[in-house]
Amino acid sequence: MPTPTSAKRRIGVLLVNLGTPDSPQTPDVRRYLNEFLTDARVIDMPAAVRYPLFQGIVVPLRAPKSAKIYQQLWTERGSPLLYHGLDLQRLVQEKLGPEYVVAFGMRYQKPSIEKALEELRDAAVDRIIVLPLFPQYAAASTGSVQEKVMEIVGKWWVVPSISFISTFTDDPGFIASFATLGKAEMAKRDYDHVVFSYHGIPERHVLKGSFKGYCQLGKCCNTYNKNNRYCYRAQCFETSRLLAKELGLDEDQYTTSFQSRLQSRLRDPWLQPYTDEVLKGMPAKGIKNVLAFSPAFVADCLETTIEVGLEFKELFEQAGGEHWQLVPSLNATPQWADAVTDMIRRN
Ligand SMILES: C=CC1=C(C)c2cc3[nH]c(cc4nc(cc5[nH]c(cc1n2)c(C)c5CCC(=O)O)C(CCC(=O)O)=C4C)c(C)c3C=C
Ligand SMILES: [Fe+2]
Ligand SMILES: [Fe+2]
Repeated sequence: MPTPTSAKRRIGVLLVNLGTPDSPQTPDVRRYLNEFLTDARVIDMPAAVRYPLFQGIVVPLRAPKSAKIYQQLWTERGSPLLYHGLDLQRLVQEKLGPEYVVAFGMRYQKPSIEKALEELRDAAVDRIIVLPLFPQYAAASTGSVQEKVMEIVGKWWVVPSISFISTFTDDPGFIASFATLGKAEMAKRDYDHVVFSYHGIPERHVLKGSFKGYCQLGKCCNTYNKNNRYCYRAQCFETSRLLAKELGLDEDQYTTSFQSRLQSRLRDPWLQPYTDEVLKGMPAKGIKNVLAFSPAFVADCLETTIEVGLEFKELFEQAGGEHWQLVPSLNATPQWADAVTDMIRRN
């Protein structure tokens, strides 16, 4: 008997991460930063200011310095953000089976979202589920991916049915996968304290997305509810609370803080407390051994391996700390691939 048409329908899955340069050489880093830092969702200034300021001044100054840091990060397989993403794509495809077609794209540079979406279109998928690989929704990360995807498919003659998984802040599989990696580190030695360090964003970005003025960068983030579901700061605090619960930590045994602020002459405030300031004060309070998580990232990258793993370690030791340990990211661990598979199946 022929298979009914409905049984042959396949679902497209697009996994997207932020993006990385093609190589750690200055021209490639410059091209990447030019695309990234002229995105109006990242630098929310009028185009007439953004382009001359960033393409003309900020990026030319920053690119050679960033290139040196990327050279420290680069491996034989290239940029970790890229190869962990491709490994995850392969694993999730295996787990989901032939009813699904899984593609991988980057918001900036390669492989492009456009190419990944075309792969799905060529595979004649019935609908597309987009999973931006950012646990906590931010207009500068998830929002930018959503805008790009809609811009691309909006130009197709046949616009596909499409859905987005916009946040997985509190997804049990995501939390459990990070907790497993944390517990493995905690079994190796005793820690005085745990730091959950998230990528920062300007405070203005949170306030601009605030639902009816609910998010005010204060106690509003102590609970996670329908009013602050997409508040980046509230989501970060919720991820920390859930991870702390899984790890058996009391409130005074962990700190949530924010890293990676882009220093600008405008000196606009970013989300606080800043991780570098928090960790410098710890040794004087008797906190000498710290376990650090980077739960805004699901793959190791410049921000985890270099900033948290190396730069913060150095700062902590200079301030009198003894041991600073980064928990590796989820990368393409089987438990995380299972969690992604579950999120897709539930969608
Ligand atoms: C967690 C998601 C991310 C958000 C939100 C985000 C916001 C954001 N980032 C910058 C500026 C930079 N970020 C850089 C690197 C970088 N950022 C993310 C994720 C988020 N950014 C990742 C995964 C990475 C690492 C990429 C890699 O190749 O490993 C950089 C580049 C590095 C450098 O030169 O320091 C910049 C610049 C802003 C301004 C911003 C929100 C407004
Ligand atoms: Fe960033
Ligand atoms: Fe909030």
